[in-house]
Amino acid sequence: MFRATSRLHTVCQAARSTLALRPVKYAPAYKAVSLTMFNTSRLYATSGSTKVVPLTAEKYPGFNRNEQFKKLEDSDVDHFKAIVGETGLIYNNEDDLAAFNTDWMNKYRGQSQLVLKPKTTQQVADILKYCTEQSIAVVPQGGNTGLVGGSIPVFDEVVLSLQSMNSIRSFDDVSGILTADAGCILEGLDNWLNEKGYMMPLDLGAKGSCHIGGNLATNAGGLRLLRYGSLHGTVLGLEVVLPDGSILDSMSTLRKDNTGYDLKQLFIGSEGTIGVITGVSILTPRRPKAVNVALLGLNTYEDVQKAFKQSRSELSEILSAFEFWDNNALQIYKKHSDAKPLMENEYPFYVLIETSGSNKDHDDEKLTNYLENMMVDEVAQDGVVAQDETQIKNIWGVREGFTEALGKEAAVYKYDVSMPVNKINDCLEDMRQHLKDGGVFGQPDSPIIDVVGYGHVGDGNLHLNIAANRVDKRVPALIEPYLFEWVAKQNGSISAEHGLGVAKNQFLSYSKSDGMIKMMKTMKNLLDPKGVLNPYKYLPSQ
Ligand SMILES: O=C(O)CC[C@@H](O)C(=O)O
Ligand SMILES: [Zn+2]
Repeated sequence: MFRATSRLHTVCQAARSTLALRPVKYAPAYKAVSLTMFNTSRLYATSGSTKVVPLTAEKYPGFNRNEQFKKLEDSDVDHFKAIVGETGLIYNNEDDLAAFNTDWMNKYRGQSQLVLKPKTTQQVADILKYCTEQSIAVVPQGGNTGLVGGSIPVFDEVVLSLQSMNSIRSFDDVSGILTADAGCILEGLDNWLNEKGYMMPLDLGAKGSCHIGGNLATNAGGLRLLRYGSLHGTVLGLEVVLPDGSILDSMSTLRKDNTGYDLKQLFIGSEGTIGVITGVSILTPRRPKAVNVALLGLNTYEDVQKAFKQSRSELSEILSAFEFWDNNALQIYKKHSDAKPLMENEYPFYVLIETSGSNKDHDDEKLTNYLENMMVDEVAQDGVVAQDETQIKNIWGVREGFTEALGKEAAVYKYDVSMPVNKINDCLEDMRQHLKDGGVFGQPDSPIIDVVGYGHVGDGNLHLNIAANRVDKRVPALIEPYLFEWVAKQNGSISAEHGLGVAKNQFLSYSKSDGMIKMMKTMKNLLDPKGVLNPYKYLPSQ
């Protein structure tokens, strides 16, 4: 039962007049929904922009082509043709190569002349064996939805696209264990599992384009890590082709297996630098029968933390996502979207709370009590609950829409950091002040439009984005390494879930000790002595 207060009543009346969404005051009318509706607008495949993207090798300092790598000759192309067939490659065709040479945010551009699209693991093995023998550099590529330039060539590396390896291999509907090719699109897998009452254990805005292999190579986190954990926990086995062409088959379907080193873990998050993932065995959870999504407006970051703490205690096992954004992020989103506002008034912070469970009445009661407590205790100033799938989609649409909205600004500096939850807003505030002090923010003619924050607050993961109305060299110089130093002081990570690619590799020492970096380099040299796999990335060059 809601304890109605006049303030709550007013808030809810106001909300009711502008929204189809149900304000939090009213008695539950939830519907059991299927997660398939989380297929929001899938805009990650292309930005649709026609602007010419500068070459990564020219835009960012410090790149020199490694002259140990062979320049492609016709005989090499003929060799690859014999492996993948005439239709399994794209060669010397700028138009067709463009999508493989550029990222969807138009930030990175490579100069590859050859894309290979193998159909089998053996073809991948034959390609890598030849590349290592001939010292031909290779960039493995999945759905190309990354944000750090990890899947884009820097110079003339051959692109090894996994897009033609896209079959489901097996599914056990008792254990929920799925085995699939690396080139399967995440959303395709999720839809397929939906028919069987299961779901993928990860979800991200890019799911309509990203490949499961790319998710594994980058150890993608996404929107429900809070509930289902990281890929390091849900992956049971991998099939990986090593640079020498050998196939490391650990496609286990066992939940328990303590025989030897857990080698598959090395490849999860290795960004294609020590092997190419071609197959996966993954534990999938049952698809929840009841899903609810609520949005709260809050006055302070303290309140965000209170709402989170309380959600863990009151919603506990049914809590499946706890996301946040600040009003600054909302303003950029509004600028580029004609979606109707979700709340009549604006607040400094918002949190999206999702519950997923098997008993609708039970979940409704828990969520209702929680939301009522948030309002009555004045932790939240306003709140709405989605009443149907469209409204769930609309709320998630805002959360998932920030990346694309920011991409429409003239320039955006993207950071993906993790730290103790209580430091997240300090990080944003400090960065704003630092940029004001540096003279690039806060004045009418400043290049910076705003510093915005959103992300997986429940995981301590902040997406700090700095939008600018023009390119100004002072801006990145003020952000880096300042932000990395700030994060390191909190014992945080300079890359929580997006990876290192070419964007963060030189800053690795802010998150890893010398000893760890040395060990990583040793592993790299052991598995890829010629350094042909995804060069110029991931590890610092000196
Ligand atoms: O745009 C970003 O910085 C984050 C993208 C993605 O990780 C998200 O959580 O929406
Ligand atoms: Zn994220």
